Amino acid sequence: MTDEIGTLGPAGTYSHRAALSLGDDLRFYDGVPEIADAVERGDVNSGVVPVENSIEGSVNATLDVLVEYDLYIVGEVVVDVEHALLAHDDGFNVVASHPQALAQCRGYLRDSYPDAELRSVSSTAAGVEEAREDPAVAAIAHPSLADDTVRVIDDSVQDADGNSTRFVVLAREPADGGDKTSIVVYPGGDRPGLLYDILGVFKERGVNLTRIESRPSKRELGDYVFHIDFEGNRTSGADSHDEGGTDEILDALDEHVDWVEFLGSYDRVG
Ligand SMILES: O=C(O)C(=O)C[C@]1(C(=O)O)C=C[C@@H](O)C=C1
Repeated sequence: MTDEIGTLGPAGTYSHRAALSLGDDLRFYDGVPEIADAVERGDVNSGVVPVENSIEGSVNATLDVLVEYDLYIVGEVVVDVEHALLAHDDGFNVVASHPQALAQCRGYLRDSYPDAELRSVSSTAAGVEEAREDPAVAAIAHPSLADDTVRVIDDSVQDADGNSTRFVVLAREPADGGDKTSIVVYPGGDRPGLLYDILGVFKERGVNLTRIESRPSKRELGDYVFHIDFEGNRTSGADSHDEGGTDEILDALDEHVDWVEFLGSYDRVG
């Protein structure tokens, strides 16, 4: 069985940096669905994908993969994101990067390069590859990608300090447990008090939610799934759960919604 870890390439992406906290036997892919496919097929043992950024919020491709694939979250990694503007020199008129990175630097780009064309590419490191080949292109990426061809034109170009991205580790089987649990619930329609009922399940048990995020269900406008992260785990139950742990929470939620999907209980790694 392979021990390889799939992540977003080419070398030098923030996903690469996140994956290195798990191991160095890595295989690179062009996007989040491609990584999920590789984990599902067994081409790699696990996959490291971005899920949330402190400036720009959710990585929707990952939220969708969590619903659409039969995979589990077995760990999470948080990486500091410090972007630089890299180019041959200042004679560029295009800035290429991953759309999340462009969005994290939106204010900087508008103020400093209002006329530059913003080009979305598959990753920050893919943007640097374009910049190396074409002096008309600059990239937003980690400064360590500077070399003899592209240099750092400006550093720390993200719009807020403390920029960081949370990544999750995907695998075919769930982990044994961990401090945190992720689930997805699909209410299957709208009614007064629906969200109140869902949140009440956690409040009644004194369980702390760390995140709740809605995504379109893709069935019709205004129909959503909710991604929920909370403290506690499935196997041991959390100390704060008087009523017997996560399984009991899932059962209680089931009474209010169409379906609940367990995505995994896991710890932070690295
Ligand atoms: O393009 C990269 O370097 C990535 O690893 C992707 C990604 C993302 O999708 O959020 C990861 C971290 C940063 O937030 C910017 C981009």
